[in-house]
Amino acid sequence: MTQNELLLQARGLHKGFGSTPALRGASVVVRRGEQLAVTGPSGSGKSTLLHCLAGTLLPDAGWVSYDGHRLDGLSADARTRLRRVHIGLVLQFGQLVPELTALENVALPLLLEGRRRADAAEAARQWLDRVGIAGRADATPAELSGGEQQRVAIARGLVSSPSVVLADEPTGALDTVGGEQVVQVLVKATRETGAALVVVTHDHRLAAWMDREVVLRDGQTVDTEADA
Ligand SMILES: Nc1ncnc2c1ncn2[C@@H]1O[C@H](COP(=O)(O)OP(=O)(O)OP(=O)(O)O)[C@@H](O)[C@H]1O
Repeated sequence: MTQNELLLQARGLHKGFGSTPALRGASVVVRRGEQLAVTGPSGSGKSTLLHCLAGTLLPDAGWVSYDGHRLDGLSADARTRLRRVHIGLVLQFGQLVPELTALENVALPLLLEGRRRADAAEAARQWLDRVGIAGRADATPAELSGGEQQRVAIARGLVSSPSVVLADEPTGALDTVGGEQVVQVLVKATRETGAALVVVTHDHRLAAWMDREVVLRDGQTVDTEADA
Protein backbone atom coordinates (compact mmCIF):
# COMPACT_ATOMS: atom_id res chain seq x y z
CA MET A 1 0.00 0.00 0.00
CA THR A 2 1.42 3.44 -0.89
CA GLN A 3 1.14 6.37 1.51
CA ASN A 4 -0.97 8.05 -1.13
CA GLU A 5 -3.73 5.45 -0.80
CA LEU A 6 -3.95 6.03 2.94
CA LEU A 7 -6.63 8.48 3.95
CA LEU A 8 -7.08 7.92 7.67
CA GLN A 9 -4.69 6.12 9.93
CA ALA A 10 -4.94 5.41 13.66
CA ARG A 11 -2.05 3.83 15.54
CA GLY A 12 -1.92 2.41 19.04
CA LEU A 13 -4.91 4.35 20.37
CA HIS A 14 -5.52 4.34 24.11
CA LYS A 15 -8.49 6.19 25.57
CA GLY A 16 -9.95 5.93 29.06
CA PHE A 17 -13.01 7.46 30.69
CA GLY A 18 -12.18 7.68 34.40
CA SER A 19 -11.18 4.15 35.35
CA THR A 20 -12.82 2.60 32.25
CA PRO A 21 -10.39 1.81 29.45
CA ALA A 22 -12.35 2.21 26.19
CA LEU A 23 -9.42 1.75 23.79
CA ARG A 24 -6.28 -0.23 24.60
CA GLY A 25 -3.98 -0.05 21.61
CA ALA A 26 -6.40 0.04 18.66
CA SER A 27 -4.97 0.56 15.16
CA VAL A 28 -6.77 0.94 11.86
CA VAL A 29 -6.13 2.26 8.37
CA VAL A 30 -8.72 3.55 5.91
CA ARG A 31 -7.78 3.80 2.24
CA ARG A 32 -9.30 6.26 -0.23
CA GLY A 33 -12.73 5.12 -1.36
CA GLU A 34 -12.67 2.02 0.84
CA GLN A 35 -15.75 0.77 2.71
CA LEU A 36 -14.90 -0.52 6.15
CA ALA A 37 -17.07 -2.02 8.90
CA VAL A 38 -16.01 -1.77 12.55
CA THR A 39 -17.70 -4.52 14.55
CA GLY A 40 -17.33 -5.96 18.05
CA PRO A 41 -19.34 -6.55 21.20
CA SER A 42 -21.12 -3.79 23.09
CA GLY A 43 -18.60 -1.73 25.04
CA SER A 44 -15.61 -2.89 22.98
CA GLY A 45 -14.75 0.71 22.03
CA LYS A 46 -16.28 1.09 18.54
CA SER A 47 -17.86 4.53 19.06
CA THR A 48 -14.78 5.77 20.89
CA LEU A 49 -12.62 4.69 17.93
CA LEU A 50 -14.97 6.46 15.50
CA HIS A 51 -14.79 9.70 17.49
CA CYS A 52 -11.00 9.48 17.66
CA LEU A 53 -10.93 9.05 13.85
CA ALA A 54 -13.19 12.11 13.54
CA GLY A 55 -11.04 14.16 15.90
CA THR A 56 -14.02 14.83 18.16
CA LEU A 57 -12.14 12.87 20.86
CA LEU A 58 -8.38 12.99 21.36
CA PRO A 59 -6.72 9.74 22.46
CA ASP A 60 -4.68 9.57 25.67
CA ALA A 61 -1.92 7.82 23.71
CA GLY A 62 -1.36 6.89 20.10
CA TRP A 63 -2.23 9.09 17.13
CA VAL A 64 -4.60 9.65 14.23
CA SER A 65 -3.58 11.15 10.90
CA TYR A 66 -5.74 12.42 8.06
CA ASP A 67 -4.05 12.52 4.66
CA GLY A 68 -0.66 12.52 6.36
CA HIS A 69 -1.51 15.23 8.92
CA ARG A 70 -1.57 14.26 12.59
CA LEU A 71 -4.76 15.48 14.26
CA ASP A 72 -2.99 16.06 17.58
CA GLY A 73 -0.71 18.55 15.80
CA LEU A 74 -3.67 20.75 14.86
CA SER A 75 -5.41 23.35 16.99
CA ALA A 76 -9.01 22.63 18.01
CA ASP A 77 -10.16 25.17 15.40
CA ALA A 78 -8.10 23.54 12.67
CA ARG A 79 -9.48 20.10 13.60
CA THR A 80 -13.02 21.48 13.41
CA ARG A 81 -12.32 22.97 9.97
CA LEU A 82 -10.78 19.71 8.74
CA ARG A 83 -13.82 17.80 9.96
CA ARG A 84 -16.21 20.26 8.37
CA VAL A 85 -14.57 20.07 4.95
CA HIS A 86 -13.22 16.52 4.69
CA ILE A 87 -15.08 14.29 7.13
CA GLY A 88 -18.81 13.52 7.09
CA LEU A 89 -20.22 12.34 10.42
CA VAL A 90 -23.47 10.36 10.61
CA LEU A 91 -24.34 9.68 14.24
CA GLN A 92 -27.15 7.61 15.65
CA PHE A 93 -28.95 9.95 18.01
CA GLY A 94 -29.68 13.61 18.39
CA GLN A 95 -27.65 14.89 15.52
CA LEU A 96 -30.37 16.88 13.77
CA VAL A 97 -31.22 20.37 14.95
CA PRO A 98 -34.85 20.05 16.13
CA GLU A 99 -35.86 23.62 15.26
CA LEU A 100 -34.70 23.36 11.64
CA THR A 101 -36.42 21.66 8.70
CA ALA A 102 -34.87 18.68 6.92
CA LEU A 103 -33.65 21.01 4.17
CA GLU A 104 -32.15 23.49 6.64
CA ASN A 105 -30.43 20.67 8.56
CA VAL A 106 -28.77 19.42 5.37
CA ALA A 107 -27.80 22.93 4.26
CA LEU A 108 -26.24 23.78 7.63
CA PRO A 109 -22.68 22.43 7.02
CA LEU A 110 -22.48 24.44 3.79
CA LEU A 111 -23.66 27.63 5.51
CA LEU A 112 -21.02 27.08 8.21
CA GLU A 113 -18.43 26.85 5.40
CA GLY A 114 -19.62 30.26 4.17
CA ARG A 115 -21.55 29.12 1.11
CA ARG A 116 -24.35 31.36 -0.19
CA ARG A 117 -27.77 30.55 1.21
CA ALA A 118 -29.33 29.84 -2.21
CA ASP A 119 -26.45 27.51 -3.24
CA ALA A 120 -26.61 25.68 0.08
CA ALA A 121 -30.38 25.20 -0.23
CA GLU A 122 -30.03 23.91 -3.79
CA ALA A 123 -27.31 21.40 -2.81
CA ALA A 124 -29.40 20.30 0.18
CA ARG A 125 -32.44 19.80 -2.05
CA GLN A 126 -30.39 17.63 -4.43
CA TRP A 127 -29.12 15.49 -1.55
CA LEU A 128 -32.59 15.02 -0.07
CA ASP A 129 -33.64 13.83 -3.53
CA ARG A 130 -30.69 11.42 -3.74
CA VAL A 131 -31.55 9.83 -0.40
CA GLY A 132 -35.20 9.51 -1.43
CA ILE A 133 -36.97 12.07 0.77
CA ALA A 134 -37.26 15.17 -1.43
CA GLY A 135 -40.92 15.37 -0.46
CA ARG A 136 -40.09 15.83 3.25
CA ALA A 137 -37.82 18.88 2.84
CA ASP A 138 -40.01 21.15 4.96
CA ALA A 139 -40.61 18.71 7.83
CA THR A 140 -38.84 19.14 11.16
CA PRO A 141 -37.08 16.11 12.74
CA ALA A 142 -40.01 15.49 15.11
CA GLU A 143 -42.28 15.09 12.07
CA LEU A 144 -39.99 12.49 10.44
CA SER A 145 -39.78 8.73 11.01
CA GLY A 146 -36.55 7.24 12.36
CA GLY A 147 -35.56 6.09 8.88
CA GLU A 148 -36.29 9.50 7.38
CA GLN A 149 -34.24 11.18 10.10
CA GLN A 150 -31.34 8.86 9.28
CA ARG A 151 -31.63 9.75 5.59
CA VAL A 152 -31.49 13.45 6.49
CA ALA A 153 -28.41 12.73 8.61
CA ILE A 154 -26.80 10.89 5.66
CA ALA A 155 -27.59 13.79 3.32
CA ARG A 156 -26.11 16.20 5.84
CA GLY A 157 -23.00 14.01 6.23
CA LEU A 158 -22.43 13.95 2.47
CA VAL A 159 -23.46 17.45 1.37
CA SER A 160 -19.95 18.90 1.82
CA SER A 161 -18.46 16.21 -0.49
CA PRO A 162 -16.23 14.77 2.26
CA SER A 163 -13.42 12.32 1.48
CA VAL A 164 -14.60 10.00 4.23
CA VAL A 165 -17.92 9.39 5.96
CA LEU A 166 -17.86 8.05 9.53
CA ALA A 167 -21.17 6.48 10.58
CA ASP A 168 -22.11 5.17 14.02
CA GLU A 169 -24.72 2.37 14.06
CA PRO A 170 -26.90 3.73 11.26
CA THR A 171 -29.27 0.79 11.73
CA GLY A 172 -29.33 0.84 15.51
CA ALA A 173 -32.55 2.79 16.01
CA LEU A 174 -34.44 1.14 13.15
CA ASP A 175 -36.22 -2.13 12.40
CA THR A 176 -34.45 -4.62 10.15
CA VAL A 177 -35.97 -3.56 6.84
CA GLY A 178 -35.72 0.17 7.57
CA GLY A 179 -32.15 -0.29 8.77
CA GLU A 180 -31.06 -2.17 5.67
CA GLN A 181 -32.59 0.46 3.39
CA VAL A 182 -30.80 3.25 5.24
CA VAL A 183 -27.46 1.47 5.00
CA GLN A 184 -28.01 0.80 1.31
CA VAL A 185 -28.52 4.54 0.82
CA LEU A 186 -25.27 5.22 2.67
CA VAL A 187 -23.30 2.58 0.77
CA LYS A 188 -24.67 3.69 -2.61
CA ALA A 189 -24.12 7.40 -1.94
CA THR A 190 -20.50 6.94 -0.87
CA ARG A 191 -19.79 4.60 -3.82
CA GLU A 192 -21.17 7.26 -6.18
CA THR A 193 -19.15 10.10 -4.67
CA GLY A 194 -16.01 7.99 -4.14
CA ALA A 195 -15.89 8.84 -0.43
CA ALA A 196 -14.44 6.25 1.93
CA LEU A 197 -16.95 4.89 4.46
CA VAL A 198 -16.37 3.66 8.00
CA VAL A 199 -19.46 2.14 9.61
CA VAL A 200 -19.64 1.09 13.25
CA THR A 201 -22.18 -1.69 13.62
CA HIS A 202 -23.35 -4.76 15.51
CA ASP A 203 -24.86 -6.06 12.30
CA HIS A 204 -22.78 -8.70 10.55
CA ARG A 205 -24.98 -8.67 7.45
CA LEU A 206 -24.12 -5.01 7.03
CA ALA A 207 -20.45 -5.77 7.56
CA ALA A 208 -20.64 -8.30 4.72
CA TRP A 209 -21.49 -5.50 2.25
CA MET A 210 -18.28 -3.65 3.05
CA ASP A 211 -14.84 -4.16 1.51
CA ARG A 212 -13.31 -5.05 4.85
CA GLU A 213 -14.16 -5.60 8.51
CA VAL A 214 -12.17 -4.55 11.57
CA VAL A 215 -13.15 -6.29 14.79
CA LEU A 216 -12.70 -4.64 18.20
CA ARG A 217 -12.41 -6.67 21.41
CA ASP A 218 -11.78 -5.01 24.76
CA GLY A 219 -10.50 -1.86 23.10
CA GLN A 220 -8.06 -3.67 20.81
CA THR A 221 -8.36 -4.22 17.06
CA VAL A 222 -8.25 -7.82 15.91
CA ASP A 223 -7.86 -6.73 12.27
CA THR A 224 -4.83 -8.30 10.66
CA GLU A 225 -4.13 -5.57 8.12
CA ALA A 226 -3.95 -2.72 10.63
CA ASP A 227 -0.41 -3.65 11.59
CA ALA A 228 0.75 -4.38 8.06
N1 LIG B 1 -18.24 9.51 27.68
C1 LIG B 1 -18.01 8.39 28.37
N2 LIG B 1 -17.90 8.41 29.71
C2 LIG B 1 -17.62 7.30 30.42
N3 LIG B 1 -17.46 6.06 29.88
C3 LIG B 1 -17.56 5.98 28.54
C4 LIG B 1 -17.84 7.13 27.72
N4 LIG B 1 -17.88 6.72 26.42
C5 LIG B 1 -17.65 5.39 26.43
N5 LIG B 1 -17.45 4.94 27.71
C6 LIG B 1 -17.14 3.55 28.09
O1 LIG B 1 -16.07 3.10 27.27
C7 LIG B 1 -16.29 1.77 26.84
C8 LIG B 1 -16.36 1.71 25.30
O2 LIG B 1 -17.52 2.44 24.89
P1 LIG B 1 -17.94 2.60 23.36
O3 LIG B 1 -19.19 3.37 23.34
O4 LIG B 1 -16.77 3.09 22.59
O5 LIG B 1 -18.21 1.07 22.95
P2 LIG B 1 -19.07 0.49 21.75
O6 LIG B 1 -18.33 -0.72 21.28
O7 LIG B 1 -19.36 1.56 20.75
O8 LIG B 1 -20.41 0.04 22.48
P3 LIG B 1 -21.90 -0.14 21.91
O9 LIG B 1 -21.79 -1.18 20.83
O10 LIG B 1 -22.67 -0.60 23.10
O11 LIG B 1 -22.34 1.21 21.39
C9 LIG B 1 -17.58 1.30 27.52
O12 LIG B 1 -17.22 0.63 28.71
C10 LIG B 1 -18.29 2.61 27.83
O13 LIG B 1 -19.11 2.45 28.96
